[in-house]
Amino acid sequence: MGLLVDGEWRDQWYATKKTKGRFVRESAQFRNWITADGAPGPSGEGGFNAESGRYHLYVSLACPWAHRTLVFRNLKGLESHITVSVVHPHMMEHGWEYRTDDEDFRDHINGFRYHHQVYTAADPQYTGRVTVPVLWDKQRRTIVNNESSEIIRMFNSAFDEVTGNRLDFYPEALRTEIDEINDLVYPNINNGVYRCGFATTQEAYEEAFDDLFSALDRVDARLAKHRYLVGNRLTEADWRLFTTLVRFDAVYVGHFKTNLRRIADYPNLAPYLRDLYQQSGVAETVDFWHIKQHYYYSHETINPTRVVPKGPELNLDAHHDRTRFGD
Ligand SMILES: N[C@@H](CCC(=O)N[C@@H](CS)C(=O)NCC(=O)O)C(=O)O
Repeated sequence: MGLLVDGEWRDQWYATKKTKGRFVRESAQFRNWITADGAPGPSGEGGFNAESGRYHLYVSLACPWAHRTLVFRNLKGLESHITVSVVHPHMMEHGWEYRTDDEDFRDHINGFRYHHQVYTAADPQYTGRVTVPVLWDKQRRTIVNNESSEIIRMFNSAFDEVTGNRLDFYPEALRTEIDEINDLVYPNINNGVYRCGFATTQEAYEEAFDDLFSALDRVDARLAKHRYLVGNRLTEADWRLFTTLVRFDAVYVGHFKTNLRRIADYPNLAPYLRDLYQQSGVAETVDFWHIKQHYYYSHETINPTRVVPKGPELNLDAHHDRTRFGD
């Protein structure tokens, strides 16, 4: 685990001294947008037209942020238009790695050994964290964007002419409500589990823990009234919550000490998670081997023995009763 400073790799763990033991996530730095006609998006520069075969996703199957982009790639029928390379789940002293001799973990575009080389290829003087997901432009040989919340918005609509898939998970009329839910879910749940796990003081951990479980209680109560977070329509808000929920009982409860309750214990969140998991194209994006290997093996400060637990048993294919709200 480390970061780049002026294009040079430095191996170091997250610094939490200045923030009293609190984990603070750094903002992503590449913020260009792919648009249907190449016009600039809400940030960054233009010229990134939606074209089949032009873009590549670098992901980890363990990472909840990268996972969102894979879910949207499938839901929006982009599998044959956007290629993917997957890092090895063990994130060690060089950060995320590719394996040149293993097809499953190869960088199919640049043949790099380390993910940080993708960043220095885009900006030789890059300073900052080296994260997944990364959306890469094969034509301009640069990073378009490394912020998952923006990549899913691009996937949601920019390629509609290319694919003919017009499913809309961020419809105009529901945006205010979706944004409000994201504002609860992101800091307290998505990032909340990391705030628990990476806290280095008791106080920081307990603060994150209380925020996390009060947000989960609120979301569970909301899901007693309708099938999804925004009424009975699947939206971006559901998919953003999904990638944290699906990792929760397998990893966060133990590894990140988020153990007040499991998702399986919640009356509404448990069947809701199964409902999302069973949507077409979604189960294929979930890989518990990658998920467990990554967290338990890579975070040496949390799990120095690197022993990876065998359980738990998860029955995500089991029946859910969420269709009672209507299809
Ligand atoms: N803002 C980013 C965050 C991505 C992120 O933090 N990814 C983690 C993996 S789950 C990562 O690559 N961490 C490496 C590091 O922080 O050094 C996004 O949502 O796309």
